[in-house]
Amino acid sequence: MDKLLIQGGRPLQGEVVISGAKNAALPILCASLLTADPLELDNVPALRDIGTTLTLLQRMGVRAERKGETHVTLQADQVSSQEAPYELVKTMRASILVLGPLVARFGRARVSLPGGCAIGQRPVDQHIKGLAAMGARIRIEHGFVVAEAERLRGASILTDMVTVTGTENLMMAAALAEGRTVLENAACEPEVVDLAKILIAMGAHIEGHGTDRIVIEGVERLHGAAHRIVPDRIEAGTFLCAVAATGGDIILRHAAPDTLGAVLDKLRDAGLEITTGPDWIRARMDGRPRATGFRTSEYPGFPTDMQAQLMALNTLAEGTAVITENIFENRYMHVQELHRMGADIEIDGHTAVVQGVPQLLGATVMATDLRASASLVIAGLAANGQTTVERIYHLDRGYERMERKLQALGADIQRIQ
Ligand SMILES: CC(=O)N[C@H]1[C@@H](OP(=O)(O)OP(=O)(O)OC[C@H]2O[C@@H](n3ccc(=O)[nH]c3=O)[C@H](O)[C@@H]2O)O[C@H](CO)[C@@H](O)[C@@H]1O
Ligand SMILES: C=C(OP(=O)(O)O)C(=O)O
Repeated sequence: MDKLLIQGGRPLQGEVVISGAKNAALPILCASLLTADPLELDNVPALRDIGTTLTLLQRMGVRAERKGETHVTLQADQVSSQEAPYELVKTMRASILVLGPLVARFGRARVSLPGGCAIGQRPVDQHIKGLAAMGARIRIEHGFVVAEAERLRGASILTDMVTVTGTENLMMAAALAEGRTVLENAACEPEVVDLAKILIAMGAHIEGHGTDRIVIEGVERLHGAAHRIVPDRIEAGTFLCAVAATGGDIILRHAAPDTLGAVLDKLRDAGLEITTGPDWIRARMDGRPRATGFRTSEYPGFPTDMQAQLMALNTLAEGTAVITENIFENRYMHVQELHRMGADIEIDGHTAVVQGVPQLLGATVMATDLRASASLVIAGLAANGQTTVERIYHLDRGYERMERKLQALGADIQRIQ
């Protein structure tokens, strides 16, 4: 199993190119199931989750080809199976995103139930409830969701909570349903908007994406399209937390600052000097960060996928930060590892109280999930001495060549096999 070895204490300097967003690319790859025509995708990040999704689609008969570093072509004109097996779904929950497209286009889907994971239970009841409202007959059988329908019908769907992949699954299904679907309490995340954009380019009739009410007029068929994936706001935010922790001066290229409002606000509060252009962000940090409390919430609020990284920064800050995690019930797995590096954090239910310390000390720590891993890398970059981050396969799910990007910024970080 790969590990990262980090010698902390070096300020970050230079430029880094931000990759396409994992959480936009995953639903968009699954959208290829909605048409027999080719999809041409650019800015697809080279990540383990992308590889898993391509394998899943290929097993169903989708022709998927990577051309060059970031270009992927997909064509679902010879789909022979509508099944997503447990062995793939268990490594990547986003596999549930094939459910809506499969039942909408082929009238049938058999997708393994994802089960719980390190950050919480993460049920998919709202995906199921929405598809049932659209007329799908759904049963749970031997650990699989089995959905069938001659043709889905448009429906008015109010989800019990805001769900990102739930909104995406139902939007894709509704694109091919008969009649109008209204999704109330829909997710407004930039990745939902990016999916809506490619669906519209494929011939779908969608309005209201980016708001909590999305209206979809179903069409009989969709056609091919070309699309460039939106930049990864979480990768960008992670590099910004890293420079805020180590000090230095970096420029992020191919970034989307307009998707990062809440994160940039909090980092400015922490003392990071930030300037932005249409597709770049410059960040300079001098001295110790200030403690910055926050509460995670749905977009445009502060993203749960940045909670661990901003917590890592707060461990080094001057003062006390109160952090509340509102989206996932168990997303504090990084806390016990940060303790091993000398952090002072107390957890009470959904709230973490972080008392900043002047210095962290390098240690051997274990990554437990994707963003927890990123927080340990940030802590390691700023710590005194050597940090070893174990089990970085979690990190590879969502960060493209993170250690190489950090090396280019002057960090002393190496992957050990
Ligand atoms: C691939 C992808 O895009 N992943 C993102 C997506 O995950 P994902 O789409 O899985 O997260 P959701 O937005 O669905 O989850 C939000 C909350 O709703 C709950 N819930 C969700 C659906 C459902 O049917 N029932 C239910 O109870 C979840 O357990 C969670 O507590 O949004 C999360 C919240 O921004 C991010 O952390 C993930 O990075
Ligand atoms: C939780 C995340 O991803 P996923 O939904 O794919 O597990 C994440 O990107 O932080």
